[in-house]
Amino acid sequence: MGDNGSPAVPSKTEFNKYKIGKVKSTPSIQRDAKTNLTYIKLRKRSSEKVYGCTIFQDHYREDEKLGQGTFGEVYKGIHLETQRQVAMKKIIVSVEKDLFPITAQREITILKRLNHKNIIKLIEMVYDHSPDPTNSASTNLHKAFYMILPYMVADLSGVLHNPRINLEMCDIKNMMLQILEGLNYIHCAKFMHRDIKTANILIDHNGVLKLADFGLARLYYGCPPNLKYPGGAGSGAKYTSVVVTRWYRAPELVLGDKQYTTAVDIWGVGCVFAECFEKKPILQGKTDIDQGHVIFKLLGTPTKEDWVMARHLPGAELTTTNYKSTIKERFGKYLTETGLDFLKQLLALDPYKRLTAMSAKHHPWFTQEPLPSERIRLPSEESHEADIKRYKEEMHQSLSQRVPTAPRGHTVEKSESPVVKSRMAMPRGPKKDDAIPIAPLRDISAKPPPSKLRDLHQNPRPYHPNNGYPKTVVPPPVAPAGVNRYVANNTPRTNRFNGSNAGPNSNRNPVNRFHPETNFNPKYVKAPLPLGPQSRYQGNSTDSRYKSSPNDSRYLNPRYPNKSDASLNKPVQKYSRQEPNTPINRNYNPPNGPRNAGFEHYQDSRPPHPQFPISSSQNQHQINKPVEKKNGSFKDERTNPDEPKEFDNGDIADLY
Ligand SMILES: Nc1ncnc2c1ncn2[C@@H]1O[C@H](COP(=O)(O)OP(=O)(O)OP(=O)(O)O)[C@@H](O)[C@H]1O
Repeated sequence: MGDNGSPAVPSKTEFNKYKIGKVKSTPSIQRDAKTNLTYIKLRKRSSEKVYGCTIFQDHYREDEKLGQGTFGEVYKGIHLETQRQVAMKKIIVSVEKDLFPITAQREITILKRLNHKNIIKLIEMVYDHSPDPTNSASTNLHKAFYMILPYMVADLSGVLHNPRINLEMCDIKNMMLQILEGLNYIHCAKFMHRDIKTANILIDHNGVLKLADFGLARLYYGCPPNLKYPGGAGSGAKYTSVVVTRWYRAPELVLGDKQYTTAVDIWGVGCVFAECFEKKPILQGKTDIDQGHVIFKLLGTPTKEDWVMARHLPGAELTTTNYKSTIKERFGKYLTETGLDFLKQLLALDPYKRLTAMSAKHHPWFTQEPLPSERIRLPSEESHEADIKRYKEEMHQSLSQRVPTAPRGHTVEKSESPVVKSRMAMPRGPKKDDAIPIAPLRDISAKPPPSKLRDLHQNPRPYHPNNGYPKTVVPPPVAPAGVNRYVANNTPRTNRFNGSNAGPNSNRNPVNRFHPETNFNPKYVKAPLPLGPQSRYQGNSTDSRYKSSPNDSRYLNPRYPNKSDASLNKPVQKYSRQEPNTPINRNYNPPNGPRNAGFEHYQDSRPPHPQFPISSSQNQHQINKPVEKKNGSFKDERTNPDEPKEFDNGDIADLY
């Protein structure tokens, strides 16, 4: 307590003692009584030095709101020294206990390790300890961290909902390739994203797509994806199945599989791909069970041959339904046979038959006319998730202004309402791949439910799709004096729109000078993360370390234990990019014969999960393979553990 009885003002360096981005073992999870959010206790640093965490108000100014995050909002902002535009993801820290949200912890740790053109970069972490704006009389400090990210002009959900943007097929191909590039990088770095959806795919002013929101991402065990199996196969590790926003949740998750793989992300990519045509999420289940029904209504109830493992999952009852696939009727009007094949393989019910990010990039759909565009050109208008409500209002307005069609006989009945009642419209003449995809009028109010994991750990939050006013037009009213938390000269915060103290970029100039691609200096570009010898995808690398031997026993999948078929070790067949018109090879995935060979003899309710087999010919200490200890944690089994690891992921592995 202070001298006058008021609470003591924390020192300016209060946060300096905390260590962000490192949790060595599963921390005890606590729940804040006031907000009901889950937190972990921040550990104190051994030294008192500031470590990559500067003070917010010294360096940044907060601007308009871009989106609503689970543990805080996302704002547009300005870096004061350079006047560069940034996005700031706010993380509110529990004031009483100094607790930090786990999802934020995880996102920061993982983003710090990734470096790829199609992955959002974490510029830095800053903290804000200005007086609490909700209680101007108190000396309480408002405690929040900000993740500073490069500012992106749009996210894919905003783009798809924007009635003024119509994506061409060549742009959709370009976007799909970029998404797959980013995802392939994440998967090869041994992470699963676990929240792929349109709102988490950001687009910069150059048309470069970036995967964002790594709050649910995690390290996986086992081999990275290769042309035979999706990543994570064979480790026997179990993860929580309540991940991914429900409408983008893969069928194995819906059926309660805990030993899933990176294929859950590919399912999300399939949903995003199809959403580009219908311009709304394609699988809108109302509950978790209903999600299963919605999936099977589109793709058909899987038979035993379609998906062997489904019968052994907790939600197997769903497979007793009898739905017929409707995917051709629904998406055949937008896509050619090849395009439809691509969609079907992204949305394969059996995760082991689903394309991997790498194999998907080589699907012949990408070599068919129209070829992927060189660069996506979006209108200069910014389109974020937060703008969806504005688009909805615009759409509603334009519908209510539409003159109703005259009834037969060309007379207008007296009782006819000027408001069009039904929004049903026939899709315009469906053309194949060379046409601009036209969706029927869509229900733009559709908004996916939040991820179930977040439902469990966080307060269900209302959806705030915009910041309450059209962003580009009307300046907000000036706030009462004395509420300015951020600007040193005490200008009211909301005066930022009057132009007098706005930076050169605040006039919505789309040029984002903070963007690394536009501000390219090779001196400061980090080398990409090495994939390591365990990343044995069969890409174009000539380095023999990155090629798998056909006899590599690590690719024998213990989930399919009897697979001794020699044909599995034949060379992998690839799509030829030179012959786009060759007929589709339906056996492409799996390329080497029946994937589920030998499963007929399978008796147990679940296949056993032996330790990942390591052939004697392999250099054992190159295998960065965690082995489960008796107490359930994982230890490093390399013969020389002091050797530097490619990815030191042990600290973030076991949160959930
Ligand atoms: N770097 C950025 N540039 C521009 N807009 C951004 C940026 N990062 C996030 N946004 C906007 O904020 C929204 C929410 O961001 P994000 O998904 O990272 O937060 P979240 O807390 O994980 O949200 P959710 O719980 O919905 O997944 C995005 O959909 C996007 O519209």
